[in-house]
Amino acid sequence: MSNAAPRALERLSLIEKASILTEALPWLETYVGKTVVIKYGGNAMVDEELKRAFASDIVFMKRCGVHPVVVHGGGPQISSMLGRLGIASEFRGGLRVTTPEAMEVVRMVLVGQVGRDLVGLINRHSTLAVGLSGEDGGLFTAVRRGTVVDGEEIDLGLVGDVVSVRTEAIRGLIDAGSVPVVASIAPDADGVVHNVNADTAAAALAVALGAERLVVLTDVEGLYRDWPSSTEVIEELSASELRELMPALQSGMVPKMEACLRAVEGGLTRATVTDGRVPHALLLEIFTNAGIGTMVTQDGLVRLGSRVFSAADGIPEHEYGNGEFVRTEASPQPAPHDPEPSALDDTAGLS
Ligand SMILES: Nc1ncnc2c1ncn2[C@@H]1O[C@H](COP(=O)(O)OP(=O)(O)O)[C@@H](O)[C@H]1O
Ligand SMILES: CC(=O)N[C@@H](CCC(=O)OP(=O)(O)O)C(=O)O
Repeated sequence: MSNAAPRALERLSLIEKASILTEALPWLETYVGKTVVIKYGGNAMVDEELKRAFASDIVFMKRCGVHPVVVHGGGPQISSMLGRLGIASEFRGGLRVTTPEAMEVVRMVLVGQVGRDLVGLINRHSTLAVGLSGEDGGLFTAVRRGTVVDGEEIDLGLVGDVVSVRTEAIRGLIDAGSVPVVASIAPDADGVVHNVNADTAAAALAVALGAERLVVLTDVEGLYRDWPSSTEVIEELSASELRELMPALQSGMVPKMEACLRAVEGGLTRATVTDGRVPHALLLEIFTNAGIGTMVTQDGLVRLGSRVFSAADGIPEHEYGNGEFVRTEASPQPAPHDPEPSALDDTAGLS
């Protein structure tokens, strides 16, 4: 029997592999040396296999010269511990009403359990990850916040919003070659620790760092239109379109989309909500053309057309749409966004 057919198949698969690698090149050029803030959601982190894939993606990015900064959630893990301790908890507008008793549990679970696990997983590949919370190195300062549900102002207890970020606490780690893994709790000006939603914390950090991207990994495909009656994913929307949609959003999507809006209003060109249940969703999002999830873009930007890239020997020439954005002449300028570390103050006020 001839060996020609298997050899042809093998060759095809090699060409496919090479094509995947070459597809990554324009993206590598875009992101090398840049900071990417990744929010890793509690509901996407309950599967051990997925967590391992996520950890290896972070190491991959770092080894490619990108600077990932992880902000992790832990909502389901906090709820489970509160349940075990017999402490009641409820969510209003996607945020946990947090009593002083619950706050002790939030701090213990996020810092002592979820953050530790993630640091351990990343460090299986290397010794790159360093865990910290908003209390460390003066990273975050919070103010107490409430929320409005059905027109009613709700007191959420010890829930905070980040109003200032001491970016040096993160820059020092990046400069030392580490991956910061951040737990979303933060002291207020009097040192009282508050529970900050992790999406909110990730957006505040991305803006303060002048990050290139904010990627939010969660347990759904993206933002569904008319949820829960339909599962049609909104693939792309501008800041203005999202602002209009905000009052209709519910539960966990409220802080998530608020965070994306805050990121693009704060100077990032785009923020993405991506399905963290897809293995290696982060690599797909950063290094390939596979647009999965929902992308929120800054107002006034249009896609730069596709980009022609010549691949190596024997592989056909491909066209790559690298998804960069350019500003149109007529479009308004966004909020200033200075990616140069030297140009950033120690403390970036966000209020
Ligand atoms: N329009 C919507 N599209 C998608 N999910 C929605 C929508 N509205 C509410 N949700 C809910 O929000 C959840 C995601 O938020 P959350 O559970 O807080 O995620 P995470 O733990 O990743 O932060 C989804 O699992 C879904 O139940
Ligand atoms: C104020 C508030 O709601 N804080 C969140 C913090 C953790 C979090 O955001 O976790 P996920 O990303 O997994 O949802 C909470 O207590 O659940």
